[in-house]
Amino acid sequence: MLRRLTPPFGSYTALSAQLTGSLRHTHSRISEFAEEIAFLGGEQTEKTLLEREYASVLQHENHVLSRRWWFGCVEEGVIKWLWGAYGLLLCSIPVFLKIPGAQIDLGGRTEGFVTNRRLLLSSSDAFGRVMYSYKDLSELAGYTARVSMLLDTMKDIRKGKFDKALVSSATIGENAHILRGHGKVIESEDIQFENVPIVTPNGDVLVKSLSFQVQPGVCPFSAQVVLKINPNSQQHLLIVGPNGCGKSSLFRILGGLWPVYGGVVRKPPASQFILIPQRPYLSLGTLRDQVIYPHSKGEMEARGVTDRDLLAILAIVDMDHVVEREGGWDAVREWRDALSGGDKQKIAWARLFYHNPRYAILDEATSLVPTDMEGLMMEHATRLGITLLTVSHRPSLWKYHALILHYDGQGGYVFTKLDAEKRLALQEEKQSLENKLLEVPKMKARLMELKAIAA
Ligand SMILES: Nc1ncnc2c1ncn2[C@@H]1O[C@H](COP(=O)(O)OP(=O)(O)OP(=O)(O)O)[C@@H](O)[C@H]1O
Repeated sequence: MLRRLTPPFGSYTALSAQLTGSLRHTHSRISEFAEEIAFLGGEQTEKTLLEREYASVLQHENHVLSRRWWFGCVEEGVIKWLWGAYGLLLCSIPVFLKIPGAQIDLGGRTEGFVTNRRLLLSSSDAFGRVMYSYKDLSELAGYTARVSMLLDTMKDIRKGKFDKALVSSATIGENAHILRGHGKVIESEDIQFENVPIVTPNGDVLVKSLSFQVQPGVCPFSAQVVLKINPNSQQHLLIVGPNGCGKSSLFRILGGLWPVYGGVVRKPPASQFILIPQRPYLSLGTLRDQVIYPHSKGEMEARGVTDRDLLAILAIVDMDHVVEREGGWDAVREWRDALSGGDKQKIAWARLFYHNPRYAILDEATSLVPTDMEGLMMEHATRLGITLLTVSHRPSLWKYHALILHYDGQGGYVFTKLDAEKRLALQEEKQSLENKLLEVPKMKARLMELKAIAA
């Protein structure tokens, strides 16, 4: 009977594992791409996705628990109460029926035995429960302490309090002074940094005081025309410097991800920026969702954009064929596996053209696309009037920029106009001198050989 009444707990467990696995997967994607999501303003979209996954887990677990409860009742009834009642019936036989030859005090002794046994069992059960609940309570206290710490941190962030645990360079006098400071963030059309230190979350000061300014572009002409007429009319900024000097950190401050420890930052709201990182973020969802992220289909339609318009945008980056290849706009895949590195970058550029923001932050955003495609994308962005802030090691990108912010990697920097042709000529000369210098040891060795032969 019990076997017949037992719900399929095996398949429940399998489904439970599948649903929690999917929830964890969504969660880990968010942790992995937290920065990109924050930059794109995708919090709401990700929250909806996460809540959907969480709701399915919750619904399933509630269903399993309710089945478990009913099953528990039946199980308890069959195993405990049925046999208990049977035992009672057996015990009652000598009380209600006279057994021939039985001694009179046997009933009294049996009664005492049964009562004491029950009392002992009940008290040991009760003590056991107290012990278990202590263990459960201390486990719960561990979880609540973590949640409370998270809530406290969120409160501190809202208040603008960024206290750091003591770390390496934070102990140095001047750095400690910077870390105690608070900068100002003012909303503005331009991007302007006035004596702003760049500080990592570890408290390391990458640049003590950074100042530069970029104005938004207004460009109704084609990129070449603008560049010919006045290279500075479109103030694209190129940011260069050695690895780890703080190029991307500048964007984190711009996106409001890192606090401002000093000076004044003037910048438009985060909605005016789009970030294209080297590894663009592709969300869970349809192919359409990848291009319009973080918008939903409804928001896209409310903007008056159709799938045909999206196809035209994909054609700019030479990706229109992907719609047919993947089975239409509503195809759902794990897009980070379905698309190649270069394709992902092109989709991120298509996203930029769809949103058409005032500024775009390109962090090695063309590293995996061919140079001719890179040129097409830069020119189209310029035509749309998007001002670009580019981090790139590719000299082929220099010609699209009017300004340069050059970090020296020692905490210093130079912010100046960029003369791409002159810079390219200097670069070539430097390269040829370096090549010649590489030859020197070989030439010296050969000279020694020749001298030895002549002697
Ligand atoms: N979330 C973080 N927490 C602590 N330190 C960080 C964090 N992100 C970056 N850093 C540190 O900040 C420094 C600058 O990082 P950033 O990403 O700005 O370098 P970058 O100049 O863009 O380098 P690359 O050219 O290699 O991309 C690095 O030393 C890095 O370790």
